[in-house]
Amino acid sequence: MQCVAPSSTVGFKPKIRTPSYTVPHRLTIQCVASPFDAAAAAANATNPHLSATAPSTTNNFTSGGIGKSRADWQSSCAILASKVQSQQQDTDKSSGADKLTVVNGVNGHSSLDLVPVNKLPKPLTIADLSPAPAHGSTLRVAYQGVPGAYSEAAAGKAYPNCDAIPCDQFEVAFQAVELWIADRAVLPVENSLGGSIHRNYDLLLRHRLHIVGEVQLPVHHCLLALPGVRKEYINRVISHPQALSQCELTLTKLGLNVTREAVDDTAGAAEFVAANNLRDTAAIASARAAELYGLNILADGIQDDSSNVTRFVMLAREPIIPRTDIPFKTSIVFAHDKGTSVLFKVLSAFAFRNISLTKIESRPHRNRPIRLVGDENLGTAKHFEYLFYVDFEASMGDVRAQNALAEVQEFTSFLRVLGSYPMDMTPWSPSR
Ligand SMILES: O=C(O)C(=O)C[C@]1(C(=O)O)C=C[C@@H](O)C=C1
Repeated sequence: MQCVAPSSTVGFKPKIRTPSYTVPHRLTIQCVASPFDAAAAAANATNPHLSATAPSTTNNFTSGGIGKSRADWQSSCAILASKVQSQQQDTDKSSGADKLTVVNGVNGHSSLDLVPVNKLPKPLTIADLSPAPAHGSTLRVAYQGVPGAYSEAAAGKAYPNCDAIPCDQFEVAFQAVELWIADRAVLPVENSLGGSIHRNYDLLLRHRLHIVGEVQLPVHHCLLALPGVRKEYINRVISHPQALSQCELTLTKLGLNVTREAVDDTAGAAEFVAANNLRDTAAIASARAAELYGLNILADGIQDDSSNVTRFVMLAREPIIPRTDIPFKTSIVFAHDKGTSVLFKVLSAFAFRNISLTKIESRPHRNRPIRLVGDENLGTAKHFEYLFYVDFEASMGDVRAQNALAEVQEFTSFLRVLGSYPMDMTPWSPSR
């Protein structure tokens, strides 16, 4: 968390409270950043940060347990390390192609092309295909933040019995899935008050994960402080920037025209207040965060709108098979390098087929080239003025959607289907 200890804490003897909960360490870039570095993977296997214990939980899903034990992690890292080794062997093989090797008495450059028998790849067996025993069958879902974050709640809503894995950045959550440490990542993409979370749209484009689900989560914010601290003592409120903006008016109404500071996630703000015994600082976070970090709720339901909802998408390495028997949504991103007039044509492709759009978002992309690789695998760098993100209410299994996209492809120079997934049809219930 990028939160600097405030000057007001100088002089306080930091009394570390014992949280009601064993907070697991978050996955960091260092834990997952180096997939091709066997040494790093081996080092991770002994990293004490990876030996988080499974916390007790009040939710119906296992929160925060990064695989639950050191054994899980060691097996994850061993898998990574073995992948690295086999990749290394492949590289050795190809880079050594023009080295003279004498194998079984025969020159390596002979037409027989022999390699040492002990280096030949072993055929896969059934045992190679079975899942690593320590992982079990529980779905592992990576989210940004610490336990008590709304992203963790979204993971629990989407996959009620999952193991939620806290990560210190979104980038890490993406990488955790890409490296098979997690099965899904949770990404907040828009909020009913704050609108789109643009940075996360950029991440969707940069990575190759597929949207496989969505969750609309009513977000109910609380103002949290240490026990015994009254509203009048507060001279600073900290939280995730989205949460701060969602509570802007209410904070003013509460007379809290005090410094506001942005941190990485709401629950991380609560944890920071508790861990540093900050008696002059309040955090905006969930009631669950209050419980986990031993804070009091000074004010409940402080979001400016009772219908405050954040939409999260679930990401996976593989797309799901689109169905047509239940309501599906499809998300696409497209661009055209010759101006924005394409937008009208694209929208008409959906309108003529009676396909409703649930979202349209433009993102400036001026002077930022995207490398387009065509079928012939020749890359061309093109500069787009805008990227357009569109969600529409149809499955890719639906002929209307397929025809609409075939038409869209004709108008655009870049088109990617981010995912086709079941719509969250949970009946609406206000968060206050
Ligand atoms: O900080 C958290 O608790 C999050 O899960 C992040 C996040 C967001 O990025 O919008 C999620 C839901 C709320 O809108 C506020 C913050």
